[in-house]
Amino acid sequence: MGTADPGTTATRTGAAVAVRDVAMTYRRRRTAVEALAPTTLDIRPGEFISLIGPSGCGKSTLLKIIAGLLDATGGRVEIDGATVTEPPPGVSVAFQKPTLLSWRTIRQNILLPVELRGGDRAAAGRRADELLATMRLEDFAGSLPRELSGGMEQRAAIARSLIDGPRLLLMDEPFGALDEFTREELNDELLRVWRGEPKTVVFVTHSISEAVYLSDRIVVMKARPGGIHEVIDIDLPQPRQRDVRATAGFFEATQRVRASLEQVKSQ
Ligand SMILES: Nc1ncnc2c1ncn2[C@@H]1O[C@H](COP(=O)(O)OP(=O)(O)OP(=O)(O)O)[C@@H](O)[C@H]1O
Repeated sequence: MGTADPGTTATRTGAAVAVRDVAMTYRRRRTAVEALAPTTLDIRPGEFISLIGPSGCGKSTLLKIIAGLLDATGGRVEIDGATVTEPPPGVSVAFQKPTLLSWRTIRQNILLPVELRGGDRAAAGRRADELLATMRLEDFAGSLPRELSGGMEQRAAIARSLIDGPRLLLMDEPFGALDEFTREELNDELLRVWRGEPKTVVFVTHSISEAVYLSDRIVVMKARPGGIHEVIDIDLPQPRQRDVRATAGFFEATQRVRASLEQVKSQ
């Protein structure tokens, strides 16, 4: 039994994340930048969704608002039916720069969120070891960040974002600074984690092929003011395998996203 709460959009739509008329205007002294015009989007539970669009179209702004790290100037975000007013539990964020603490070992960095939260240390330790193995960092557990390559540091940062088993993972260009080969490797590792522990992922990228490879849907955004231009379904078979990149379907999907981005640019 139980009556659905008519006041929560998420209950009605079944969305994991409901973005409702979210708007953001940054104000500094006498200037105002409308980073996001009122924007509405439903993100489904367990969905992998990417945000792509020209520089300044509000991708990071939208991600930070969903994460509860930034207060929107209009509208609201609900995660599993609850309005976001501060960083919600069960939501992790990974940024382009790995932001590891230089004086802590890789394992200690991965365990940091648990230390801050004060959870069960023994269970967290076991989980850290599992994540080190998943990210192929077992041999570097005791190393310091400066002893790792950029790709390895990013793997460690992703392991840290997964230590709490988040239901929602928000990623802002996490592989943007990496070479293409490492990026593709990490794409596969991320997909493995996503399949092994189903969770909703919102992923910001500038790479069309990365977005197509990873996503169920791609949100193409536009600038001035920022907002959604179009949402594109990616109907490629799941689970995604590397060789999908060589298929006609993959090529068509990338062309479709490219054409949408061209429209945005010419507006
Ligand atoms: N703290 C801030 N103060 C003032 N303006 C800001 C601030 N953060 C972002 N902006 C502006 O808001 C707009 C959107 O920025 P945002 O970083 O969200 O875009 P983006 O799509 O993530 O860009 P990029 O692809 O270059 O990372 C831009 O015009 C930017 O200059």
